[in-house]
Amino acid sequence: MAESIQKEDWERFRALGSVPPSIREIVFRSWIRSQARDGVHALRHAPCVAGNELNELRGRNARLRQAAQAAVRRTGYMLDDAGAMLLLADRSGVILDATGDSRIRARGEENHLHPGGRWDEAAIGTNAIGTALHLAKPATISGVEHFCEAIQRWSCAAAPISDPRTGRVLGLINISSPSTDTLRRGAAFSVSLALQIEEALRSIGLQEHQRLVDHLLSRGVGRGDEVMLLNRHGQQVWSSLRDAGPDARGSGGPVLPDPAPELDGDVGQLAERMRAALPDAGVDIVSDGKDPIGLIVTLARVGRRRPASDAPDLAAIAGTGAAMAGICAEAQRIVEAGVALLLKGPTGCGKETLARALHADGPLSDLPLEALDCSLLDDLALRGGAATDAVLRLTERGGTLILDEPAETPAAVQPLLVQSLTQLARGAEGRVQVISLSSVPLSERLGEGRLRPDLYFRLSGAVVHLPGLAERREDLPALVAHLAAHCPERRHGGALRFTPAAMLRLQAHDWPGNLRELRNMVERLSATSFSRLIDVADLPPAIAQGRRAGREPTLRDRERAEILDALAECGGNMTGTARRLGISRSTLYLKLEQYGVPRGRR
Ligand SMILES: Nc1ncnc2c1ncn2[C@@H]1O[C@H](COP(=O)(O)OP(=O)(O)OP(=O)(O)O)[C@@H](O)[C@H]1O
Repeated sequence: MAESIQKEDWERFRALGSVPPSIREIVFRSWIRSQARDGVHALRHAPCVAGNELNELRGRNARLRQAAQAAVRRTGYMLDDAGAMLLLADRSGVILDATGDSRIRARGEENHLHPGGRWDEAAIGTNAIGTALHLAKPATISGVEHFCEAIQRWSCAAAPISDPRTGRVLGLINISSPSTDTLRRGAAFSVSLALQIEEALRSIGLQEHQRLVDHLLSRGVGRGDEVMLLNRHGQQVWSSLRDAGPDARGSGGPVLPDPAPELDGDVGQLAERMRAALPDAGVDIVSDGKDPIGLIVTLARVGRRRPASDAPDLAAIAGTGAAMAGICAEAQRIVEAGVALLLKGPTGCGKETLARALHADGPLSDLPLEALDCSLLDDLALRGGAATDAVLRLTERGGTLILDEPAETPAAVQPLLVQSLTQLARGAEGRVQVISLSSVPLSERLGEGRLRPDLYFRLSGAVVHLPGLAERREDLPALVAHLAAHCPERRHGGALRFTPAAMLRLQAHDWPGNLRELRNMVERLSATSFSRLIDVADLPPAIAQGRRAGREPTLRDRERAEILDALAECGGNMTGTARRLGISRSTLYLKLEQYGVPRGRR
């Protein structure tokens, strides 16, 4: 990589403006830019920033310096006595750090090729630092290619460093030597160092992301909080506002400022911008030790949270598995016939969600839907309280009444509830559909004398059983995909994906909290995962280890975990898994059945 031109070429260009035919395009263009700056060609050295300004610049570029530290230290040691030096510059071309051969560094001092020296093209004409920054591309400038005569003894190779989060150039790495021989290797070397530094920046970003999420979780984020967690660039890490982001603009939600890459991760400035844009919001800086890394924005009174637009509709619920499709169709027929429907199933299995979807999709969808929690019903509630209002509204217009856990209705108010239901059945202007939700068998309560027969018979015109998640393990992939696709963070890095091994673990778990437990887990992973690909190690420990929460693993748990590991390692191949475990294929099938693990491919 010798110089493309000779000293006479430079002199002729300076004196006559004639362009040497062999000059490289990037050098020629840079000369034209440099020529426009009076007197640059005659400078003895680059200008220098004052000591306090250098300190300030180093502070502002702390992340860049931190990311470059390891690479610079290693390389500096290698360059000792190698006739070259390594320089780290910020995006304005000011050298922040220097390392390498001490004799070469001493020679560099003469031209201010040392920390504090300003090497942008405007300051000192064509040179690798300034030209690479101007082009935002790696550049080599050798000998007389430098526009300023006093620095024509140097050969330099520079490669810009970009922020992996925003793509903006943060600074640059440069290798300088008085010899042209070092330049070829220096060019490759500087590019590879810049890549290493970008990798280190990526990992710093990852750690900051994790710390931000940990901070939010330790602060305790209730579902009802309207908070946004932003990283140092103003990019959203997490938001409780399902519609935050571009779609929220102009839809009644808060107007969110755009991410601010131009602030280069300056959290203080970002906070000021947020406060100006959202004067009603609380803006708190989140720090990791002393280093500010992001913001928590608490949106005060931004209006009611819109009902989640991703609440599953009947088709979405039916689409999560063959059994669910049948259940939905049956429940739909019952509702269309106007028969009182009792939805039975364990806690969190989706009874209320299905009841609401049946209303929204049914013949009464234009009429009100009222939901009563029967465990909270008392005399007062049914004689003038909220429950009476609900019954009155339904009496006036008709609609759907959801009764949650009717078995929990206090004995004293059961007659009043029967009365209200009778009044509704007889007196309502329109049709009233009653849907009850129960996680305990109502017939048992009837048998125990804890539920009045007239109430029982009014509610259970037709009974539909909703299975718990443990009974529908084969539906898990579809359910997980549905939940992941509706997490608010999906816009920032895509929906979560699960490795086959992680999915097997999910399918082997018992899910005592059913869909609620699954939803919470997916939302938590979505908020905390940076890579968006979930493997076994990312799952909650009780699920990852294949044991039930809250107790020590038993022999069965360990056997189950071993089978799952073998299945994952063999990619679901049954013959391979059986061989690996040292059992016959039929024994493996039996054990899978026993542990409720769906069969993979043979
Ligand atoms: N089909 C579905 N797809 C995705 N998520 C669902 C589905 N059904 C329910 N969920 C989610 O699971 C959680 C529990 O649902 P829901 O309240 O309907 O269950 P439930 O059986 O009525 O619970 P409980 O008996 O404890 O009141 C909710 O967060 C809901 O969003």
